[in-house]
Amino acid sequence: MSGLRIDHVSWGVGRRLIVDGVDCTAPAGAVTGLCGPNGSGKSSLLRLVGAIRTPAAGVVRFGEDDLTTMRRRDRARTLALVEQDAHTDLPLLVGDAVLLGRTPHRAPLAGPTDADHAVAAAALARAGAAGLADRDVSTLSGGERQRVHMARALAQSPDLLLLDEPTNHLDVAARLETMRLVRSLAAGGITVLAALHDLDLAASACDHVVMLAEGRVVTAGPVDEVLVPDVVEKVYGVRCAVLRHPRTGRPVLAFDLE
Ligand SMILES: Nc1ncnc2c1ncn2[C@@H]1O[C@H](COP(=O)(O)OP(=O)(O)OP(=O)(O)O)[C@@H](O)[C@H]1O
Repeated sequence: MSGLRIDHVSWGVGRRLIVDGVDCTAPAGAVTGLCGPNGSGKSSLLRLVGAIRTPAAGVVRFGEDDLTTMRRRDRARTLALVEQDAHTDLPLLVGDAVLLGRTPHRAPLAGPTDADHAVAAAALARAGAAGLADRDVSTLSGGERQRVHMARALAQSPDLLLLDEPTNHLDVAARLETMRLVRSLAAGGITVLAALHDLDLAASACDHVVMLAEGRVVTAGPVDEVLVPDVVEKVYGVRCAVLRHPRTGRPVLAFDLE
């Protein structure tokens, strides 16, 4: 099991620094939530970790490996990134889209094996999308598409799972189901870093939270230490009380409209 370490990573556009000297970790086998207001740099940071963007400064390490300089194929076996609202207009069956997740595990130009088909089918089932295998991806609803993207990521068999708003389009039951899946993946040894808008969901599902504002880490650590009224007020400018869930004992944020 390896943990993720983001060391002094910066990235910008023109003269604007969008990710500004970010230092944080996502421990192995845990769910780390990446929180912060709109435009605070969550997606940009995930794309830097996923090597879709190259940091202007800093290093992203997974275990001993530098993800930025790792060979593309090795990286695709190591990490999977599920982006926000990723979609395609190309005609593509769900089953084939999920099979694409197996590409880095096959010899170049080799077709999918029976084992690849079995992994893809298991990934679809685990993501709650087994019934969608024969559908065209472009015809799916937002929530269905989100499940398929999760299935494709699972088919990749990653050690590091990067999720950008994985519950965006989901109803409450599906949201909880997704976070339950994410927690069970972490319990199985996968390192998870997930951008989450919903602080209550982060409170109930994350072990650790990194709180970003304006491209910088405001605070990071165990969920109980980060999702506290002072931090929420400082970062979002809203007041809340932190209660305890009567059964789980986990924090529950009660926002103050007054
Ligand atoms: N390629 C780009 N060119 C110019 N500005 C960009 C680019 N990518 C991101 N930004 C800007 O950087 C800031 C951070 O964007 P980012 O998408 O990382 O934030 P976020 O925290 O994920 O936001 P949200 O919660 O709204 O999804 C935003 O102001 C965005 O407009």
